[in-house]
Amino acid sequence: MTELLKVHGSQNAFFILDQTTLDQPLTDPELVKLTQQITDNEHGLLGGADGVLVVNKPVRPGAQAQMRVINADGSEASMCGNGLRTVARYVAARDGLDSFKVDTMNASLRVRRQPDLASGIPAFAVEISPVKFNRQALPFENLGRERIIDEFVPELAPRLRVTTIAVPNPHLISFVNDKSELSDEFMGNLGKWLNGDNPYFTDGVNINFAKILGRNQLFVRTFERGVGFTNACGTGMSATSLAFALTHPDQGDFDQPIDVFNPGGKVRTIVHHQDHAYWIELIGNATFTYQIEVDESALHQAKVMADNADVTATGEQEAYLKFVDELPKVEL
Ligand SMILES: N[C@@H](CCC[C@H](N)C(=O)O)C(=O)O
Repeated sequence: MTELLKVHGSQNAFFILDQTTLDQPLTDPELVKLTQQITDNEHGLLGGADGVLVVNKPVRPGAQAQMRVINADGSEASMCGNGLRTVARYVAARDGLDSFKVDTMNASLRVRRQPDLASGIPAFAVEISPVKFNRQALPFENLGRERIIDEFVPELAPRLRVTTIAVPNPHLISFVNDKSELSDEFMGNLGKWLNGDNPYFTDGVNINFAKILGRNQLFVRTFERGVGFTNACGTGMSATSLAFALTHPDQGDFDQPIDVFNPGGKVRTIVHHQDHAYWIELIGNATFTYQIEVDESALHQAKVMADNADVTATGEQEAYLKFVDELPKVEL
């Protein structure tokens, strides 16, 4: 038998699969099939998820583990901020460490344990980097620009000022005032178009719309590439915090905590500019909701279901929901 975990950061839910515990690691096509099977919201395991976080042996000197991020549709993302917090907690417990580095697609990133957010809510801080603004890093094309910082881009949408940042997964950010711009219809139409056949973001892009709530306070909603609407996107909230500090210096500070509310709860970000480079610290919950025992062959066959898995609830979700319930109510 082998173990999967169902986890979340701000209710952005994933399954963690530690390939180092398997007799035979899954091949990439097997990982894609397993992810599509277990994350499906209707027919998947435990209500599905936004992706699978694959833990492997480290690939760079000085790192403790590698994290790969497979989106629900089977595409691979270069980073996942909410997911990295949960992988950090998993590796911290597995290896008895509080502070270490995790390899991601483009960089080894620092992670460290934080004081619990509240009773029963473990928390981790993770580094979000490298940060790039250039067209090739996103990538985008056919927009006649090399970077987009707080600009009207009529090809994408009327009336919206947008910023694009790769952290290193690609994010499009807009600060909106009107509630209708945060709606399923408005954001969903843009998100589906820019993540389908379109002439601008040919690899897709994560769409983050934010409302400024006050000094160092944001609400962020995200339509994710490879997923759709999500309760929260860690890299999205981090990129949005950087865009906030860059484009609204009267309200968003560097080197100060920014509270970022999201449909799944709240995180804290700190935006840094050091040695001519930007990086963001993302701090929030790392919650384990279920332990799932399953035969390794079911993973290889992409057939992990309630009737062939032994599922145990951890009880942590109750503490998390209480924390959310006690958060200040956000007026949109
Ligand atoms: N939700 C994640 C980001 C996941 C990756 C995204 N879907 C992509 O393809 O870039 C996060 O918490 O950062």
